[in-house]
Amino acid sequence: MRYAQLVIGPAGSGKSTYCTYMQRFAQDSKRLIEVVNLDPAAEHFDYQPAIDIRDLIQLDDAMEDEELRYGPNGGLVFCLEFLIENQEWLKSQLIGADPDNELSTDPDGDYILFDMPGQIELFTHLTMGKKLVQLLESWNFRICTVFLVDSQFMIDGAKFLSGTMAALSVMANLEMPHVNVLTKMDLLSKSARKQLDKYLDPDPRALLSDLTSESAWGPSVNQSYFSKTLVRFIPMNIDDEDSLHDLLLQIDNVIQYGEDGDVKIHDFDPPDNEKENDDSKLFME
Ligand SMILES: Nc1nc2c(ncn2[C@@H]2O[C@H](COP(=O)(O)OP(=O)(O)OP(=O)(O)O)[C@@H](O)[C@H]2O)c(=O)[nH]1
Ligand SMILES: [Mg+2]
Repeated sequence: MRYAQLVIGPAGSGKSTYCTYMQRFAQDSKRLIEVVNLDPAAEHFDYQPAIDIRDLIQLDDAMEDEELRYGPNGGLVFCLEFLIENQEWLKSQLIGADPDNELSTDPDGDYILFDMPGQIELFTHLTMGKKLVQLLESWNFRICTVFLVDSQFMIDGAKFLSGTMAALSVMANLEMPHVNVLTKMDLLSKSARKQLDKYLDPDPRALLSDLTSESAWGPSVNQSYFSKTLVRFIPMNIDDEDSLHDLLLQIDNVIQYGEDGDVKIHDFDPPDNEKENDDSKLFME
């Protein structure tokens, strides 16, 4: 079995940092988690990628091409399309020619974090994100989307609403088990943290009255957007081991990592049945 987290989120939300810290945390707990860089524009990150899309194509290749003449965003879309077209490259790096072959020798199976680019339109309405997910699924990966949002952009009603909408767009487009994470909690002041706590356990009416007093958003905003079960955010502090531990545990539950017995049962389930019984979907309901 193979497990993966698709780490996505707006530019600068902390995706690469998350990958570095999660990998390190896993290492400290004697667990092997590999990181794959799928951001062709990446210039710096602190982890050692097991696979790097820049070995296949770099953003500059797409931008410097006389015929293509892409800007940075179009160039990035081109690079990911190129990756999908050259899926054999990714497949051979991930699993080799032998389908039983695994990247690591971990008896629990491969566990991979995919560090994605920050252009979230790739996952909200373009098709590349979805295609990538389908590819990984066809290679027997059990995947969870991990959507990161910078907590500093979530401390007033209107921003919280737009962060929530972004998370919803990704959920709706990818149709995958999904966990939302608030990053950079260490940077929040006490008062900001207090404000955020209000939204983390949202009372839709209180939030809406905040919005009505603050902005042009009226009560016309559908209260179900704020329903706790629909969009839930897990705060993460990368300097706090307990915080990383709790988050990883939640994601592991979603992809049923380490539940050997369960995994075997699911292997023999017809696909429809599996969907219905999949606890992970609770996060989306
Ligand atoms: N204090 C603090 N800084 C963070 C945290 N996460 C990320 N940063 C900083 O935020 C900046 C952006 O982090 P990255 O991890 O590169 O973000 P990214 O989402 O990978 O960015 P792109 O790939 O450019 O979209 C860096 O300067 C990080 O050091 C965090 O939890 N706490
Ligand atoms: Mg990055």
